[in-house]
Amino acid sequence: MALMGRVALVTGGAQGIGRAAVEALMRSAAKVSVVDVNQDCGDACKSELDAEFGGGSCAFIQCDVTDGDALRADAFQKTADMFGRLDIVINNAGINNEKNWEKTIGVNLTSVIKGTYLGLEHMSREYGKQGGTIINVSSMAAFMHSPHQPVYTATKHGVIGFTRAMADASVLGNYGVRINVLCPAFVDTPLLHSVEEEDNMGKFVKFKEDFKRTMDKFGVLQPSLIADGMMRLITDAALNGAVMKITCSKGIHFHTYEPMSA
Ligand SMILES: NC(=O)C1=CN([C@@H]2O[C@H](COP(=O)(O)OP(=O)(O)OC[C@H]3O[C@@H](n4cnc5c(N)ncnc54)[C@H](O)[C@@H]3O)[C@@H](O)[C@H]2O)C=CC1
Ligand SMILES: CC/C=C\C[C@H](O)/C=C/C=C\C=C\C=C\C(=O)[C@@H](O)C/C=C\CCC(=O)O
Repeated sequence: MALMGRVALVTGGAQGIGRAAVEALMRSAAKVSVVDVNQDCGDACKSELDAEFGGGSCAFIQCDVTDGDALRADAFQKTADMFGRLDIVINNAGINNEKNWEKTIGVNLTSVIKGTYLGLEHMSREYGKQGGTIINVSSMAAFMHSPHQPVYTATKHGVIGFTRAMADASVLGNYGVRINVLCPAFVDTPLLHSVEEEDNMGKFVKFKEDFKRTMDKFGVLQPSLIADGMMRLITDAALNGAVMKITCSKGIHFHTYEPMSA
C-alpha cells in the first residue's frame, strides 16, 4: 500500500515490461494510466486489470508517444484531469526497428525526452507542483553494444545521458523530481522476439544467430524482475541520477562511473 493516493503514467504499459510495471504499481495501491499505441492490447489490459483490482484504479489511453501533441493532451493532461494529480512517470515505450531507424529514434529517445519534460510540467516545483519521480527505460545494450541493432543501441545510450543530465538539472533547479534510468538485459517479451524478423532488423537479420547465442550466454529475464527494479527506483527517495542495471548474472545492481578529474 506504499503508493496509496499516488498516480502513475506508464508508456507502453499494455504489454511486456510496461504491463508488469503497471501491475506492480497497482498492487501498491497506485492509480495508473496505461498509455499505449496498441488499442486492442490496451483494451484487453484494462479489462484484465479492472477484473483483478476493481474499476477506477486504472485508465487506458490510446496514444502514439511520437505524436507530441497527443502525448501532451491525450496522455499527460487527461491523466492529471482524471486522477487529479501525477506523481510517477515511466517512459517505457520502445521499439526495435533498424529498417525504419528514424522511427526507432522517435519512440526510444525523442519521446522519452518529451515524456520527461511533460512529466516535469505536471510534477516539478518549477511549475508549482508537488514533486515526483521519473523512470526512463534504457537497456544493457548501452553497456554491451549490439552489432545487430546499432540505432537501437544509440537510442539507449542517449536515454542514459539525457536522464543523468536531467537528474542533475533537477537538483540545480530544485525541481523536487527524482529522475533515474533502468537498463535491463534480455527480457522475455514480444519485443525480444522481433530480432528474428527482417522487417525489424533489416540487413542485420543475418546476424540473428549471433544475437541468439548472446541471449543464450547471458540469459533471459522475466518482466516481473524489471518491475521490481522500477518499484525500487520509485520508493527509494535516495535515488536520483541512478543507472540501474538488471542482468541474470548480477540481478538488480547499479552502474558506477569514475569521478571526473580535471
Ligand atoms: N525485451 C527486452 O529484452 C528489453 C527491453 N528493453 C526496453 O524496455 C521497454 C519495453 O520493452 P518490452 O516490454 O520488451 O516491449 P514490448 O514490445 O513487449 O512492449 C512495448 C509496448 O510499447 C508499446 N509501444 C510501442 N511503440 C509505441 C508508441 N509509438 N507509442 C505508444 N506505445 C508504443 C507497444 O504497443 C507495447 O505495448 C523498451 O523501451 C525496450 O527497449 C530494454 C532492455 C531489454
Ligand atoms: C529488440 C530487443 C532486443 C534486445 C533487448 C535489449 O534491449 C538488448 C540488450 C543487449 C545486450 C544485453 C546484454 C546483457 C549483458 C548481461 O546480461 C551482463 O551479464 C553482461 C556482463 C557484464 C555487464 C556488466 C554489468 O552487468 O555491470
